[in-house]
Amino acid sequence: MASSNTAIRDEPEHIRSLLTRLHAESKAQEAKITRDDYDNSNSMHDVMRDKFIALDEDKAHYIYQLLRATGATTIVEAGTSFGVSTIYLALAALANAKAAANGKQALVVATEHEPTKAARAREHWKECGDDIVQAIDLRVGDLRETLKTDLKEVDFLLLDIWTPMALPTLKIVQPHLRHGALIIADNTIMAADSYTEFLNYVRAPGSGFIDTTVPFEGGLELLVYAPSQ
Ligand SMILES: C[S@@+](CC[C@H](N)C(=O)[O-])C[C@H]1O[C@@H](n2cnc3c(N)ncnc32)[C@H](O)[C@@H]1O
Repeated sequence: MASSNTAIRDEPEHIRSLLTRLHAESKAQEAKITRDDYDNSNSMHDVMRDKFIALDEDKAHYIYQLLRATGATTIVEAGTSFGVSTIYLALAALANAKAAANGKQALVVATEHEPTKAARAREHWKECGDDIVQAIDLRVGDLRETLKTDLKEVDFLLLDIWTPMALPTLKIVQPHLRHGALIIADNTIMAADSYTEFLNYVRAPGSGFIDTTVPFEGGLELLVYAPSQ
């Protein structure tokens, strides 16, 4: 699906330029990854430590729109890497908080396992400016630990993480999801095999999740959490 590149047109020019540059760097890196990078001696963390693997630009724009449509201000991001998708989440949360003018603050709880990646993310956010920096609570370490505490009611969860981690993350955040919260999981068509458990869980009768696969490249799962009261 081609990006229309219009969703964030009202956001500051320096941030849009930064995002364009970071998406291009991410794509260039991804094009160079080969099967040899995944030989037995390399863990996924080893291979990906210096890689963006940023969410595709068109998906990021779509998520920005969903966030603006739903007025989400409290967001959790599973898998932050160099912080590209986090910028979209923070932009939308800030715009929503400003529009609501009800005293609710924008908050993006970002999570990254690798300290060096977290440091790069912080550099990118600094380039965006203080509002973005202040809207993000970056938790460094394994999110199965870092998300255990200090979570408010969550409006939106982005699962852009190694696929085996998607279901454990959802289960940690689920008790904090507000009724009607949205959840996005990336690459559910491309990585369908490793998403089997996750998809069985959310599609089970009575799960409380309403599920659609949006046909972006690789697939993008859109879930609404609406358990019966
Ligand atoms: C696909 S990348 C995220 C890309 C990012 N959302 C973006 O658009 O720029 C997934 C990230 O999840 C991180 N990750 C993997 N397992 C993790 C875990 N257990 N806890 C926290 N982060 C983890 C990886 O280090 C990697 O940087």
